[in-house]
Amino acid sequence: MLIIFNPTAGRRRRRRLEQALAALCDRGLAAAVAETRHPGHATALARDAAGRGLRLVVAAGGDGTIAEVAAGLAGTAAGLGVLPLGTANVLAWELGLPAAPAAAARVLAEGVPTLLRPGLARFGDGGQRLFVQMLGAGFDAAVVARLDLGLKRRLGRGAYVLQGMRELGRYRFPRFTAVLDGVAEEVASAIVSKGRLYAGRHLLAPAARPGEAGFQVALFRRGGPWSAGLYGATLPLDLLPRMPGVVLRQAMAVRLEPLPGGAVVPVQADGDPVGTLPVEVTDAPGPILVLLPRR
Ligand SMILES: Nc1ncnc2c1ncn2[C@@H]1O[C@H](COP(=O)(O)OP(=O)(O)OP(=O)(O)O)[C@@H](O)[C@H]1O
Repeated sequence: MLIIFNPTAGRRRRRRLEQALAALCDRGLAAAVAETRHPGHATALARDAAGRGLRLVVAAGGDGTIAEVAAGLAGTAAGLGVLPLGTANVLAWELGLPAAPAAAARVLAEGVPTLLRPGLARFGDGGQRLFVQMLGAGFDAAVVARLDLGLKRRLGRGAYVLQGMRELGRYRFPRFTAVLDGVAEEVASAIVSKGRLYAGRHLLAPAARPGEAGFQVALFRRGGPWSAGLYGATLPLDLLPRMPGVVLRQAMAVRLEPLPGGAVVPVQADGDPVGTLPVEVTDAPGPILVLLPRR
């Protein structure tokens, strides 16, 4: 097994990696570790490992690292393991993956391979990005785009809250068009979800399933700092899906595009800034197998 470790992800990550390695060693399992040196490196490392015939490639980091490793494993026979070392770790919450190093190592040793169907975003400039949990356009992407890495290291998830409050006074909430399976609607923000959870373990898309085809999409009809502030406040209470102006729809194919002459709208995927509209979102061509705890 190869563990691909993002040294920038999460707090206290290196010590937790060492604890997981020790737990694997106790079980008689040897693991090589490769550290990422730049964004996108995890994809190249994972693809190379799968090409060498490794059966299990482990993403040790947050959702962005998992997505990058998954992109490298897509279309190969190698399975995906996760050591959750990120800041928000939404996919780990979604899939019930333990954060404690020894428990996470146990899943790598005896977990059950389970289908994961990532989403694929295709941008207007030809760029692509695979995502495992969600893709957001609008306010949340603006928060992510301007989040300082040092702040994230110091405050963890609190950095998103702080940056969110800063953006309330700054972001202009340009409207854009969301086309869901051919049906268009004008919105202020949209989150295309593969999983139920968002920003940690908060409920956003109750009908989304990471192992199934398609998405549940949260459309935010209302923009502006008051609505966005209210939505942010109701998220930890799991009330966001029921708030006025929030509409949930199922879709297999999503296109998000700026209004003619409209302002630039940022896009985030799995908590990383990934580009701007327009973007087309579908399921990635093939599923991958991820190791989950035995029930
Ligand atoms: N050596 C590196 N230097 C700078 N950036 C890196 C490096 N290695 C990976 N990255 C980038 O860091 C991004 C963020 O990492 P990751 O998502 O794993 O952590 P996180 O943001 O703290 O966790 P979460 O997404 O769960 O909140 C990755 O998407 C990846 O592109």
